[in-house]
Amino acid sequence: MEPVRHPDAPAPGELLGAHYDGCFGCGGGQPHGLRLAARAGEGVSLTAEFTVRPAHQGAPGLAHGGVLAAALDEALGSLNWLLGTIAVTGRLETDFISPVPVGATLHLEAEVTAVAGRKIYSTATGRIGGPDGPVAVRAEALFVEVKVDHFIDHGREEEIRAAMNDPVQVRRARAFEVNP
Ligand SMILES: CCCCCCCC/C=C\CCCCCCCC(=O)SCCNC(=O)CCNC(=O)[C@H](O)C(C)(C)COP(=O)(O)OP(=O)(O)OC[C@H]1O[C@@H](n2cnc3c(N)ncnc32)[C@H](O)[C@@H]1OP(=O)(O)O
Repeated sequence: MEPVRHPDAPAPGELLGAHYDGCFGCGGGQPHGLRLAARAGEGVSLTAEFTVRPAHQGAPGLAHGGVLAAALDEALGSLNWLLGTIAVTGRLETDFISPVPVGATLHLEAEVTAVAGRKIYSTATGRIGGPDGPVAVRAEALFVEVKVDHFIDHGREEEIRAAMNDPVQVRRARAFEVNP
């Protein structure tokens, strides 16, 4: 089925913000996190930027592949904001096309291509040298829709308790759970 943009989704151009302050991909509370900043696009798509820092190296002066996969995963995960669902990565297939140096900004684009029941199919690319630069990494993913209980049941108690006691976090979680 064609993906449907949620009627309450942030408007195109709007910054999406972090879904959790402690998130390695988007949270402000992780000193070496990716701090990915995503912006809503048209339809069920978004753009995001991630600048590679020295803490993200694999080989000298180059981004670690797992970090780049995390950036793709986070961009794809942020599509949740546009669908109005909570979904987690079930499958993530990555292509590493060219090395990404420290200091480079990865310009990411992610889009949902199809939805089938709880399964959300999506794709992402990461370009360097500018938003129209060459594609350095790309990914195809399958996300699976879950309820908030997924995190409550599986997360470590300490962090779950803190999240449940944080009104901002509870509001964010609810914002995802407003399926039509
Ligand atoms: C107040 C409380 C505070 C909480 C607030 C939290 C708010 C948070 C908000 C937003 C969070 C967003 C976070 C984004 C972060 C970035 C994204 C990540 O990195 S996520 C982390 C990495 N991923 C995992 O940890 C998943 C681990 N895996 C699982 O938990 C399960 O395997 C899960 C949920 C993915 C599926 O398990 P099942 O038991 O629910 O469902 P089954 O029946 O197995 O799968 C459903 C369908 O999907 C297919 N499927 C599942 N995995 C597949 C795979 N690997 N390949 C192909 N198909 C797969 C199955 O074949 C099935 O398909 P058929 O319906 O039968 O057609």
